[in-house]
Amino acid sequence: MTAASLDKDLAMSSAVQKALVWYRSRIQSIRWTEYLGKLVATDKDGASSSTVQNSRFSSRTRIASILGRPDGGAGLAGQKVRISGWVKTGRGQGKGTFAFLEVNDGSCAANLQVMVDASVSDLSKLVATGTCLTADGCLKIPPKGKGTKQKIELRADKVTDVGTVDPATYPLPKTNLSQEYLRDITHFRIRTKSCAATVRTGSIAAKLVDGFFDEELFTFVHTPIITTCDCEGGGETFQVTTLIKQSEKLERDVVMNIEAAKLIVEEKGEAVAQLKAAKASLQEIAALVAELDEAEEALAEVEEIKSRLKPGLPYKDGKIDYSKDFFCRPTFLTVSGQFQLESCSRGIGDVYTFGPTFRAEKSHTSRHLSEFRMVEAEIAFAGLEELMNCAEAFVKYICNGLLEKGYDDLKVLAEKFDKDCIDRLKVAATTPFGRVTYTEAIKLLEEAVAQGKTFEKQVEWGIDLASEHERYLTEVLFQKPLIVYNYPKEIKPFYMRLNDDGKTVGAMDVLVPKVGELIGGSEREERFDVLMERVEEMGLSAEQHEWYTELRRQGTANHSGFGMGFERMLLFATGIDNIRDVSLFPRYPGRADL
Ligand SMILES: NC(=O)C[C@H](N)C(=O)O
Repeated sequence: MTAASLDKDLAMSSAVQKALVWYRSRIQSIRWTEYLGKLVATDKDGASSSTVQNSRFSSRTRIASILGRPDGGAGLAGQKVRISGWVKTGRGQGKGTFAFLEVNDGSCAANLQVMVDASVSDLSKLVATGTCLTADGCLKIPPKGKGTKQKIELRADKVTDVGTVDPATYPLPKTNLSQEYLRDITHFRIRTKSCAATVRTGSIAAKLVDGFFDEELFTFVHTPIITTCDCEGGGETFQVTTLIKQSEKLERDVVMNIEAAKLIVEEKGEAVAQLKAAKASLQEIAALVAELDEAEEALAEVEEIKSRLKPGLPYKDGKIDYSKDFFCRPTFLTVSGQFQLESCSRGIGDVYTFGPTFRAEKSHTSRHLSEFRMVEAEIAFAGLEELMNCAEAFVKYICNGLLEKGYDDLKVLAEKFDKDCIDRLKVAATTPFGRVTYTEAIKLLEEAVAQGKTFEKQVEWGIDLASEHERYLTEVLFQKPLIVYNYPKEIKPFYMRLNDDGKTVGAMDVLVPKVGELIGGSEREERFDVLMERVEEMGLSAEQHEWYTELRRQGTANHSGFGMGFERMLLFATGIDNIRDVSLFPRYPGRADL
């Protein structure tokens, strides 16, 4: 059995076929001007307008609306504009009589060339890389010369709002900087061309997520960030508690009280001594001594409280007393919004969420973050087949959308990180994904081993596929995205629907080249008795899962859902090697900058 023959044998479902035809026709009909959306004005004939488009909420013109036009901005020659941005490179010319500045404002990857005459501004303050400025002037077609690439440039007649840099300490000199170096300056790295392209790509992808579910009529739900359940059951949760702060505060208060009481005792003691030295009346002295006694008693009292105070967390019956905690119970940062979505799905049908997710896994790999964004969908009245169709259509939609709307940035990223990333996106956008059962996948891997391929983790039925297995399947055997389904129940969570074989569950993972697992999902167990058996089998607390299992007793329904790590999608799209570089402010063990 080969991957290719398997693939051919797997008849594509009509839903995916339909989605493919639709997406292909869509991609053909999209024009460049649509890619730029509202940035570029188009006249009735579809030609670019010769009027510059100002940003609606500031007086500047975005550079993308000049350079992003089909004519590269040439049709705007003669127009007056104001641009604002940061100098990428600046060079004085004509013995210091004028300067060329390559200015970028982040609206697109390309820079606008700005020519500034020495009579307009002090050029020495403008040419350093990183300088911020606003330039007013007229757009001109540059004289044709050797190596002139620009279709348009700005001749500045006014330069204002100059934010100078100190070139000696500016952390982003022009040289090619390593990703590791940039990770240490997260507050500046957005100013690099590749980081800006990554963030714009992420922005487009995020809008596409909403676009897909909007078109498919899913309802968006905000699932909570603070939760009481560990959906994935791995215990890799960050705890949310105010107990530590409370106990620290209590200790601080007692210490402050002791200090205050000591001060009063000292003052009273000094006052008594002064009265005695001044030979005051016995009556006066006795009154003050009484006050001193009182102060000493108060001090003894707070000291006694301190001795009784047990520093640290409150305990009851040998366990931490969570009734004293903020929510009166243990709470965590969410690892998944799935359970909440499942409850929603049983009332309003198809739902999705897209938000921050946290895993306190001590993972130092290039594919894990402690805080990431997850897209999760729950499809009502749908089984595994429909779930796979939805996940495939979703990935295709994002890949197509990125190729349509973010091509320029993808080109920047392909050049810098991985020249194959655009081709991989095209394959994912247009080719039906492979589909194999877990059992078939294991057979394929065993065949590979028999032919001499070595893996660190031994291949046998029942193992959790490691990243090396997943990548071999999708990168080498299928050379395109692949869905593996029907996994052994032992390696999957309790909520996945038990198949009739009693051994596997209706789970599926979407694997993509370069990344491995992109999406994980399953058909949910809707049968109360079977679910309870699984809860017991896995040694879980029935009480803790009561609300979840209760949903199966009252109007149960079959439904399926998946979750996609958003940053993993960006890894796939951008070709970047490390997930810490697709998240602008990454959190991982030992690091939470800014
Ligand atoms: N919503 C999902 O199916 C995602 C799943 N709970 C996960 O965290 O992988």
